[in-house]
Amino acid sequence: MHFQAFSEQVSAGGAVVGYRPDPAAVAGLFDYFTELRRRAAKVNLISKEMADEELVDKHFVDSLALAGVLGDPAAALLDVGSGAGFPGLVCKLVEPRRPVRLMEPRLKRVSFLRQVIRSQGLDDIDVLACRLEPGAPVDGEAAYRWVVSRAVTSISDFLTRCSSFRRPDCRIVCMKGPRYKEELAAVATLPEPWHLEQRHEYRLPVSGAERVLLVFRTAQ
Ligand SMILES: C[S@@+](CC[C@H](N)C(=O)[O-])C[C@H]1O[C@@H](n2cnc3c(N)ncnc32)[C@H](O)[C@@H]1O
Repeated sequence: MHFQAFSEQVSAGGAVVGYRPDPAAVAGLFDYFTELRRRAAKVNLISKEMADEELVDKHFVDSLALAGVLGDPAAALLDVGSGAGFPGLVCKLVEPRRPVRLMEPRLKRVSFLRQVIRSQGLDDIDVLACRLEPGAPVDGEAAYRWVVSRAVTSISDFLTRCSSFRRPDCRIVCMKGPRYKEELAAVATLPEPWHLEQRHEYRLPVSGAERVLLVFRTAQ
C-alpha cells in the first residue's frame, strides 16, 4: 500500500470512529505500518493473510476510536497486551505528548515495539515486558488515568486483573466485538463492583465489523 492510499484510508476511517489524525501523525503511522509489514514476515505479529486495507481498518482505524475518547494529552495510558502495538502505540503516534506504557509479555513482540519506539524517536513511552496479574503491582501504577485492553481476555477477567487501578481518577477501557453483551452481563457478578460509564458502539468503515468501546470506573 502506498502512502497516499494509507493516508486517505486512515483519515477517512478516523473521521468515522471519532479521531482524525493530523498529517504529521499520519506520516508516523505510515512508517509504523511499513515496519510492521516488514517484520511480520518473520515474527508472529499480525495475521499474515490480512490484506493492507483490512489491516488498516481493523488495527489502525479501530485504535483511533480509543484516541477519540482519551482527551487530556497529559493523561497517561497503559495498554495491556499490546501485541504489535494496538491500540497504545497508535494513540502515542497521534498524540506524542501522552505518556504511554505498552505491557506485553511475549519477547519478540517486546523487541518489535522497542524498535518502533526507537526508530520513531518517541519520548515518554516504554514497554513493560510482563503480564498483568490480579493484585500484582504494576510499574508506575499511580500515574495511569487510562488502562486499556483489546483482544486480550474477557471483560470480567480484565477488570479482576485491574484491581490495582480501582481509583476514582482511573478509567478501564475494554475494546470488543459484537458479542460483548454476554461478557458485560457477567460484570455484575464480580465481587468488586465496577460502573459502566461510557459505551461507544461503531462500525469499521471498510470491513463493516461491529465494534464497541466500554469505559468502566470503580463503583466505590
Ligand atoms: C490477541 S493479542 C492482541 C494484541 C493487541 N492488543 C491487538 O489488539 O492487536 C493478545 C496479546 O495479549 C498478551 N497478553 C495475554 N495475557 C496477558 C496479560 N495477562 N497481561 C499482559 N499481556 C497479556 C499476549 O501476549 C498477546 O500479545
